[in-house]
Amino acid sequence: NGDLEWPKHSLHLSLFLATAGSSTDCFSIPSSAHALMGQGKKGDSEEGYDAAHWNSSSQSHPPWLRFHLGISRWQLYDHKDPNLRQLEEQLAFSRIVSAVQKTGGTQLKLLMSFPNYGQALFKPMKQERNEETNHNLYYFSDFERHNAEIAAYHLDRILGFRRIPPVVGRLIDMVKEIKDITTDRKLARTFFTSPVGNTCFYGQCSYYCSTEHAVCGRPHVLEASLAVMLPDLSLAPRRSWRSPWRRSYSRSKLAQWENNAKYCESVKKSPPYSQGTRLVDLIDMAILDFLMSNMDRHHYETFEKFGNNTFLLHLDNGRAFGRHSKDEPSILAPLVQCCRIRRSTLLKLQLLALPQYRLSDVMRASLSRDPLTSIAPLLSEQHLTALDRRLVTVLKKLRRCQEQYNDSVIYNDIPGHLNFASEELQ
Ligand SMILES: Nc1ncnc2c1ncn2[C@@H]1O[C@H](COP(=O)(O)OP(=O)(O)OP(=O)(O)O)[C@@H](O)[C@H]1O
Ligand SMILES: [Mn+2]
Repeated sequence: NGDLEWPKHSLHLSLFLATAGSSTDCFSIPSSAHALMGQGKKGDSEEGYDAAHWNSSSQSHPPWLRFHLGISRWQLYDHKDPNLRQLEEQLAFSRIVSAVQKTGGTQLKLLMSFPNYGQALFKPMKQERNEETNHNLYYFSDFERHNAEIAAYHLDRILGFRRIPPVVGRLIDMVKEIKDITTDRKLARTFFTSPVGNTCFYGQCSYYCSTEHAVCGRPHVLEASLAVMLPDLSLAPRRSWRSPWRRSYSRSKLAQWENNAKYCESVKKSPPYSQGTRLVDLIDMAILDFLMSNMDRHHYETFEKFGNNTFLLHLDNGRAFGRHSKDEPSILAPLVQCCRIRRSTLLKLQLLALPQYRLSDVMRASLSRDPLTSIAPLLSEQHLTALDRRLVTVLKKLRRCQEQYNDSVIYNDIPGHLNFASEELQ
């Protein structure tokens, strides 16, 4: 892949990766590789890791490093990035040399490392694919689903956002790939054998980390999702933003936006939503979340270096795809209340509503390249059908917006774009 040159553009992350590694333009690999390993690495031995022999030529860079260097102000990876497939393969098949619990967040997660110093965030399977979240369970006590993390990555890419770090599914040998190699004593101590002889563990976390909620293998093989880790926070600090349309996370309270139809007026006037693409980006996120029925978008993150003028990271999608039989219209509140959408998003949605590019078909095809598909489809047909149904709802809401506000609905992010008849929401 000779086309993967060192990004020279100042908007690229490579610039601060470079300055973090050395004082010259090309950063010296070994020192920065160590810096990139971050906190999860402390206390581990070097055993099992490859000798780092990368030099400043991008040819020798491992896929995870190419991914880090390719992150730009507007997206995590390029539309035609040839590295994506290699990155997915590394996540799916590379040997796991370390597995420790990842702190932060409320549910059990592991940080896994590969011989080439790449790292991934592991989330275990907790629910069967065709199981629906219990209707009496509040969104904030729902489980996280490994297949939701995987499907969310595919959906985000199909929608053209590229704001979710690549995720793949993988069968993990809980004994050989976690218990036997972990240096995390607290994690190791939670392993046990279930009454039917399956290997289980529950880890330490603030939610669902108990014998009753243990994660069990069959007998020691476990399905999981592995998401590529973003550059370490010490090299690429991120800012976490509270969503203006955040839910109350309470059984009794409503959030402001739930009973104030004019809520968007005030959001529109307040920075950073009053400028640039922040508001339409938030609406993109609401559309993504409505399609996959994710009610758990309390925060989003951005890379600090890019300031306010940048894309929004859609991390933590484990609570999506919980119910296929029900849609949750309130997730679309940002779109319905603001009546605004990026032209590029609208065009994509319209394309995916056509029979020949039907969203469910594109998703099914895309998900079929994930290794776990050989066990069972990552999304049941019912979930795929729900995607098409919800897409129709989004387009209907947009039509209503256009009836009310005409031209002010579309935010033109495609300069020079002509108004073709096909684009109108008739
Ligand atoms: N791919 C990634 N690379 C680096 N950091 C990540 C990645 N995905 C998530 N994180 C970070 O890890 C933290 C926890 O992840 P996540 O939100 O998925 O877990 P959680 O247990 O659901 O958290 P919470 O309970 O706060 O919602 C997040 O704050 C996020 O910043
Ligand atoms: Mn979460």
